[in-house]
Formats: sequence, C-alpha cells, structure tokens
Amino acid sequence: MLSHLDQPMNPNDESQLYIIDRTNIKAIILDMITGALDTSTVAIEWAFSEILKHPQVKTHLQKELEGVVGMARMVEEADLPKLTYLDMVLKESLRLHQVAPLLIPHESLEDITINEYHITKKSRILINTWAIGRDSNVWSDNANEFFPERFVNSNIDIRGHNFQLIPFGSGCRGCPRMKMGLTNVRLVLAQLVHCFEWELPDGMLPSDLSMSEKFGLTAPRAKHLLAMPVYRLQD
Ligand code: HEM
Repeated sequence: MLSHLDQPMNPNDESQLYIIDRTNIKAIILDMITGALDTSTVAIEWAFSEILKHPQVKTHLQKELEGVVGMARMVEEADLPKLTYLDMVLKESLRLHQVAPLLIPHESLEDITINEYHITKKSRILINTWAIGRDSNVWSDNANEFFPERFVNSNIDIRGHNFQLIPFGSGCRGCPRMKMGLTNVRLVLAQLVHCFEWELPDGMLPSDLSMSEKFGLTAPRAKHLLAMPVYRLQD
C-alpha cells in the first residue's frame, strides 16, 4: 500500500505525489487504537450489565453455550457463528445502549431535501441513534425494555443496511472495523458468561442494578459495573 501511495496520481505531474511519513502513520495508528478501545469496552460493559440484570437471559445464554461448547473448555472464535442467542442479546444491548449516541459528526457535501427538510451544503449533521434505538414507532411499546427475543425471525442486522439500528454508523464513513469489533465483543461476553457464575456485591438484587449512563462522544455506564465471579467449568 505504501509503495502504491508513493506514486503520483497523474504520472505526468510530480506535484501530485502522496507522501506518507512518520506523522501520518502515527496518526493512523492512534486513530485505530482510540476507535477500538473505548467503543469495545463500552459495548461489553453494557451488554454484560443487561445480562446480569436479566437472570433469565443469562440462563438462556449459558444453556446455548453448554450445547455448543460443552463444559470442558472455553469458547473459541470458531464457536461464535453458532451462538445465535448471543447475537440477539448483543443486538438488543447495542440498540438500547448506543456506544456513540450521536455517531461522529458528519458534514453534508451538497444541498439536499429529505422529507421536506432542507439541509444546506456543509451543514454539520448529528445522527441521534440513541433516540432511533428507543423509538416506540419502530420498536413497539416495549422499546425501553431489554428483550432480545424481539430479533427472533427478524431480518434487522447491524451492518448499516437497516437504518433503525446503526450502532456502527452506515455508508463510507461507518466503522471500518465493525467485524473485528463484533468478534471481540462476542468472544469476551461468551467467555464471561460461560466460564463464570456472577454475583452482585453486598447481596444486591439484579433488578436493583443501576443503568444510568454518562453522555459524551461515547455513552458508558455512569458507574462501573462490579460483580464477583465464581468459576463454573469442569476442571
Ligand atoms: C463494538 C465495537 C465498535 C463500535 C460499536 C464502533 C462504532 C463506531 C461508530 C458509531 C463510528 C462512527 C460512524 C459514523 O459516524 O458514521 C465508528 C468509527 C470508527 N471506528 Fe469503530 N466501533 C467499534 C470498534 C472499532 C474497532 C475495533 C476499530 C479499530 C480497530 C474501530 C475503528 C474506527 C475508526 C478508525 C472509525 C472512524 C472512521 C471514519 O471516520 O471514517 N472501531 N465506530
């Protein structure tokens, strides 16, 4: 790629040479690290909080994992495509807890009118995915409930084609590493639920677990999740 970029766009015009230097490479690496870290941890913490808050969901997930993986080993990446309930749990968590509630600010390249709203060229566009994810016109009256079963027999996916659920954005400025992010998050969640039983501190009931969020470019839990693990696999 580097040698390709080192060529002029127009072979007759040397001034069109693209130079990738140390500063560009550092910026790209930094972009990838910041893009990956906060997003993945926020997604994991919210999904795991919802799993702990809903013991019936945890039990259902553990049953699925016992069937696919067994109790003698940890989960492997190759198991993930068979974990269909885990997929629904993650979708439902990303719907309620949009990692980037307003995505990253976008800019319109040209004047456009959508549904009678005129948007001028070079406007700053914020997409409120938090509100879209909780819109009862789209998700029915139980839009604020955590209910992974709503995705049974549903074609809605999270890859940017279904605009009611776009936790990774959509189009050419959507998340470039969605697949990697989804794999990491699924694998961590599956291990946490499969390898351990979990207790909340000081005898706290699952229903008492706070789900307050802190608003920013990402929307993490207001207070970190605390839970105690007990190993559950066969030795
Ligand atoms: C669950 C995990 C992740 C979530 C929920 C997530 C979500 C997002 C969202 C919402 C955007 C903005 C899209 C838009 O404004 O239209 C974005 C952009 C981006 N993400 Fe991710 N992401 C995740 C994982 C990752 C990982 C693992 C990487 C890198 C290894 C990454 C790198 C980036 C980069 C570089 C951008 C900026 C793209 C651009 O501006 O063109 N993300 N991500």
